Amino acid sequence: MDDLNPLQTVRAPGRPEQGDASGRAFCQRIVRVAVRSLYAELVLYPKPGLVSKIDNGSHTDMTAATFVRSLFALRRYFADITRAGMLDAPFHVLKQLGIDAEARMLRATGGINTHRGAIFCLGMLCAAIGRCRAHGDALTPARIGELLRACWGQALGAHSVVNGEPVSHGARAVLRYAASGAREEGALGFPSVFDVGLPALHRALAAGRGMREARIDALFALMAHISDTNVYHRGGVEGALTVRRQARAFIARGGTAAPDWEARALASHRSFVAARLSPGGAADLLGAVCLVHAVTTR
Ligand SMILES: CC(C)(COP(=O)(O)OP(=O)(O)OC[C@H]1O[C@@H](n2cnc3c(N)ncnc32)[C@H](O)[C@@H]1O)[C@@H](O)C(=O)NCCC(=O)NCCS
Ligand SMILES: Nc1ncnc2c1ncn2[C@@H]1O[C@H](COP(=O)(O)OP(=O)(O)OP(=O)(O)O)[C@@H](O)[C@H]1O
Repeated sequence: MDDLNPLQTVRAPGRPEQGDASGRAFCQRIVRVAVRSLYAELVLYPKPGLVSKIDNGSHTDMTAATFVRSLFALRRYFADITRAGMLDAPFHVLKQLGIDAEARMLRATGGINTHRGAIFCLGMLCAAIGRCRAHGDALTPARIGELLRACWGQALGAHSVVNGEPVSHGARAVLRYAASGAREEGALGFPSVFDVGLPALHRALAAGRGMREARIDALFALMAHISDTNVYHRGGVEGALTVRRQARAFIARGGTAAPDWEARALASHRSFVAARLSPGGAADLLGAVCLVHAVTTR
């Protein structure tokens, strides 16, 4: 038994345990919220270039059904990583849970990458939410962010350096275009979630718009702001400029406050599909925004 692995103190061999009844109920609640958040991202429409229930956007190898299969396979992961956070597990434990979850996702989808970024980003957030609960702190975005940085910030910084791992599309985009991507976002404590996506969602809700509109505004705010390695991988520097320009133009017209917002979002969707662009990193971060919003508003 590895003494450094706190999960083993609550896990009978081959049978994951979630500790006492209230801890178990908490983990199950976070699983529901995480899965619903990713589902909310999936069904949102129109999202430029991205897969939804209406169409597959710029993707030929996956449909909404592929994402739903993947989501079912990730339920145990979200419970395990929340529990690991409650136990203040070191980063290498979280990392192994992430690696196992990626393998389950790939088995569920027949080798298609549906949720790689979400496994990383929502997984780390679930761990921080678990930590927050273990401290007995009120669940607020600020506290979740603080605990994430305090507990795993240093390890996330080290994780931002690709080291002896198989070279992914993201790592290639980082090297070739000096894009920042998911690893740097993680190293900084996911500032795009807390400082960009969530405020955009809150602004739209405070202005009296609905959740659908608020999610669209959050997605465009993220597209305008982040350095998305999916976009660089598919469209290079030109593609990244197109995504940022179109997102900024949408926001400059008032986002979903503009009466013609839906036609504009749809026009972006069509032009992204024509150019095979897909802002998958922004989609992952939107799922994370939905998660943080849901756990901090009930
Ligand atoms: C860091 C991760 C995302 C790998 O990133 P990398 O850039 O090397 O790979 P890849 O291109 O395959 O995936 C990148 C993913 O991030 C998303 N993404 C792209 N740009 C961004 C961005 N700026 N911000 C957030 N997410 C982004 C993409 O949608 C994609 O899903 C992660 O999957 C990982 O480290 N996996 C190994 C297991 C692990 O260590 N997990 C950590 C604890 S959970
Ligand atoms: N609704 C969505 N539609 C498309 N991608 C999404 C969606 N939600 C999240 N994503 C993210 O986008 C990534 C998929 O990107 P993509 O298929 O372009 O990457 P890839 O598998 O690395 O490369 P490629 O398919 O170009 O060989 C997923 O890892 C996922 O994290």
